[in-house]
Amino acid sequence: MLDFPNAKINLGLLVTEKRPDGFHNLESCFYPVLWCDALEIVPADAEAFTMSGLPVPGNLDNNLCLKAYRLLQQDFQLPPVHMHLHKVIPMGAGLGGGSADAAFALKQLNSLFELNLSEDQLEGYARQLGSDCAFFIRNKPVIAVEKGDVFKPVELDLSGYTCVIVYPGIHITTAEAYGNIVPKKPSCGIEMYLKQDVQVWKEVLRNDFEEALFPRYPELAGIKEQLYSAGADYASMTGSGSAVYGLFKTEPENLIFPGHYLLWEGLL
Ligand SMILES: C[C@@](CO)(OP(=O)(O)O)[C@H](O)COP(=O)(O)OP(=O)(O)OC[C@H]1O[C@@H](n2ccc(N)nc2=O)[C@H](O)[C@@H]1O
Ligand SMILES: Nc1ncnc2c1ncn2[C@@H]1O[C@H](COP(=O)(O)OP(=O)(O)O)[C@@H](O)[C@H]1O
Repeated sequence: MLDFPNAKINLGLLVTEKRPDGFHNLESCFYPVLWCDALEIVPADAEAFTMSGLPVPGNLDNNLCLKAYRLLQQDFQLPPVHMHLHKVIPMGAGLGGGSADAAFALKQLNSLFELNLSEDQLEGYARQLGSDCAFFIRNKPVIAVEKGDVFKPVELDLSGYTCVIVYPGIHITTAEAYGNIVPKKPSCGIEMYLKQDVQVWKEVLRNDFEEALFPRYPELAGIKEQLYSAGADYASMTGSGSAVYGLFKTEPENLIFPGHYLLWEGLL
């Protein structure tokens, strides 16, 4: 079975308070974008995990695809499989690529072995693999709250917008990003800001990680400015970074970035 785990961008990200369990409550709109890995899972005589494309740090045993398989194996007698992951989504970018791979592995194993798990049950397994993993089970725009794994519906249609994502190759771990943030309660829920026209978002829709990280990584602010100068209606860092995206009503021209940056452009 072959599928294509996609990434996500955060439209606004308010870190509102530190929780007793050491995590943080947040409010954010998670929006899928079609920057995709490829994941193939086939039954095999012996368990195997192979990779191609971008290298993933750490040993293969810690890969989130394998963690997803082992999690289901605890409750079901899954036969051995060969998983092959072709990595395209940059890691530590705020794009949720690893979490997407884990969620898609759960969905593929569910259908491959006819486990008949519901989407709610799959979300329950996904929550054990990471805070932004459960989003990729239904993989639709939502308002994420609490740890980022509880969802509220959102009426938001950005179809027709071109999204440009710029990854400058700076790997910011999520723990580092959260370790540098000062939570603050917003004056109103993020839904109120999202209801405004996209052109108004630059005045009202913030990603709290920017205040924490831009002083340490000034080139990120530079990318955001460059996207606005190229005509973006809205630009922001996604998640805990370091990728920065811009939303354009019309396709941007002559966006030039250093050769080692990774870029993605597509319709939402
Ligand atoms: C920041 C966000 C926003 O969408 O996305 P990314 O930037 O990773 O894409 C997510 O909250 C990232 O979720 P995820 O990457 O799954 O984080 P996890 O593996 O669950 O947690 C890694 C570490 O981040 C911190 N963490 C994570 C989530 C959260 N709500 N509060 C936290 O304080 C904790 O220190 C935790 O140990
Ligand atoms: N399949 C995978 N793809 C990417 N990262 C993975 C994967 N499995 C485990 N990881 C680990 O997860 C972290 C990156 O997760 P990812 O979701 O790509 O980051 P972010 O949420 O910041 O975009 C890295 O520490 C990486 O070592």
